[in-house]
Amino acid sequence: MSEQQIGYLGPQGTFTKMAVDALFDGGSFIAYESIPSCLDAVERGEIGTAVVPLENAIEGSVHLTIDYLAHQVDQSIIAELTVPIKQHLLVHPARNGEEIRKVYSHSHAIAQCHEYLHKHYPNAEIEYTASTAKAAELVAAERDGVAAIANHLAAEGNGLTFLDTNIHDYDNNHTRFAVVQKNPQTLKVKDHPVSKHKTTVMVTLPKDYVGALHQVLAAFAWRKMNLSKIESRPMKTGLGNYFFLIDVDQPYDQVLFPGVQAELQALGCRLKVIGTYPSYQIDIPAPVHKA
Ligand SMILES: O=C(O)C(=O)C[C@]1(C(=O)O)C=C[C@@H](O)C=C1
Repeated sequence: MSEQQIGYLGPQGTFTKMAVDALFDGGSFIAYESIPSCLDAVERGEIGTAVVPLENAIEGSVHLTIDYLAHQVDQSIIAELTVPIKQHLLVHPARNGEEIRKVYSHSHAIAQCHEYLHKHYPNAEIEYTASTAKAAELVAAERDGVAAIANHLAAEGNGLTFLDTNIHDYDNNHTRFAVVQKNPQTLKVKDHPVSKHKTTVMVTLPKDYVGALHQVLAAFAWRKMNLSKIESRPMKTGLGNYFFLIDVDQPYDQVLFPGVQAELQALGCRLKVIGTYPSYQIDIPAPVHKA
């Protein structure tokens, strides 16, 4: 069998790469500059598998991933993993004494540190980057008056030092990552216990009518199917048109899910299964760094 090829949101030193290293047992790893370019590569068959961020405990869903999976590509989530996220403020070791006038990072990382930035760097300009590791690269190149919010791998990889550590606003910071494929392929993953099996479905309502969401939820509720997440996103066809992404806390089966699907179809709704998959919670021990 050919070696597994796994694409991820790069460059080296992103949280996504950290998640990839924690999950996979060998393979070739290919960094992409953005979530869409990573998912496009799977769509074209250039790589078999991609890992992209899905949801953060502080900032919520990564809408770019959800929307791209819903509208742009035809891929399935085949596994998910949750890892701890520790954000640090990184600077160039040879910077001059100039104060920090600009902070670079991914929008989700900035959001996870909003209160910190507001308190300690209220005047700093925020510049969003495609990933936290990209932010670290920019600070390494620019040197003076700039800082990046990123992890310890990006610090090591870019020769940056820690101006402050663990700057995320809430301690319990975790991000869920989705492992996606277009054509089912076996995956060689490390021996982690599966914490549960989940199924993600996308439900589209025909139009806004009274009690529509209640009826959708009732189809799951009376079958005693536990939902762990529901999120509405715009259909992008006009204001007021939404689809719902629903995580069900059980694997797909041939009785309950087809039953829900038939019931929703009778209401004029469409249900598409985005994936049924094992969920892993992986604790990545973080080295202690002094600011
Ligand atoms: O920029 C990174 O390092 C990423 O892997 C992306 C990402 C995200 O999109 O949420 C992943 C985890 C953290 O929540 C912050 C950024």
